[in-house]
Amino acid sequence: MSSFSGIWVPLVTPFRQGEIDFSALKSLCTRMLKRGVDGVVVCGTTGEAPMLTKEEQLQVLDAVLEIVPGNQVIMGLSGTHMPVIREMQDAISRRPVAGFLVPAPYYIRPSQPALVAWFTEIADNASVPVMLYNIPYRTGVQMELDTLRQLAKHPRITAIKDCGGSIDLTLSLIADGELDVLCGEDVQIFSTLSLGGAGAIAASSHIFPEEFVALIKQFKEGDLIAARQTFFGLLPMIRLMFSAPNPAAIKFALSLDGLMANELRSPMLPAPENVETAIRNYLNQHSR
Ligand SMILES: O=C(O)C1=N[C@H](C(=O)O)C[C@H](O)C1
Repeated sequence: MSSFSGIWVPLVTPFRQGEIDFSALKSLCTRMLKRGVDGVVVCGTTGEAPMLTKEEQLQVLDAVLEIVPGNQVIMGLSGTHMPVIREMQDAISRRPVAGFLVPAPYYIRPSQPALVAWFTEIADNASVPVMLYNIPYRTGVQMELDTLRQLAKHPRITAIKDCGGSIDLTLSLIADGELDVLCGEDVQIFSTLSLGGAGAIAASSHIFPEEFVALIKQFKEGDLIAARQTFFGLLPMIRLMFSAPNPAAIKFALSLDGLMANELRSPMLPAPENVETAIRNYLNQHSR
């Protein structure tokens, strides 16, 4: 069973005049690979997955797979209706992906046993590893430690994208050693890696990806002082990238480099002008 580690970029989905800009998407993939990231996540939160039809999600995946080897691609699998999830899972399984990233069903706020049943059904149907996506502030439901421990016993559930915001939960999971723990909350990347986390899925790694890659290397080499310096160097940029609802700030920053249009799908809006000004000023002073 493969394991997940290092820096994985949850790709934005570029749009132009309302349509997916596949050419911009492929160029972005090439750029991220050249800069040394370990892999990409397709149709995560940052990819505006809820604003894509299922057919569009598969088209995005196919475009990414033209550039990125399948063992470096994790596909987001989200929803609230199991038959639709299963259909999508079967369609994705016909492609060579490394794993599924699966959040709890949002809006419904199921019980903890219901979450165990939900993820178990998805994992039973999975031909590749499942990464749990614990993001209670988006789904409305916290995945508790006991629930995660129960799910970790499933042979197909091998990793977690941890956005739970609880240091206690994070360190318990790392100490258990049953799941690869990837930080999903960009400002917590240094603390998660310090505790022994396997890596990060960080939207802000679209910007200066090589610095995030360097951070992982410094941790691997045990150079905590250099890692701390790299992290504090990245911190103002990370904060800027989350100063508007994600991925508005990231798309604006990428548009400044001419990589895509600054376009999001409703109900998302471009970042407000003061955020865009702050990003422009910051990147003018810190471009690499
Ligand atoms: O798309 C993702 O995966 C990520 N989503 C988080 C969010 O905005 O909820 C942020 C994280 O950097 C990656």
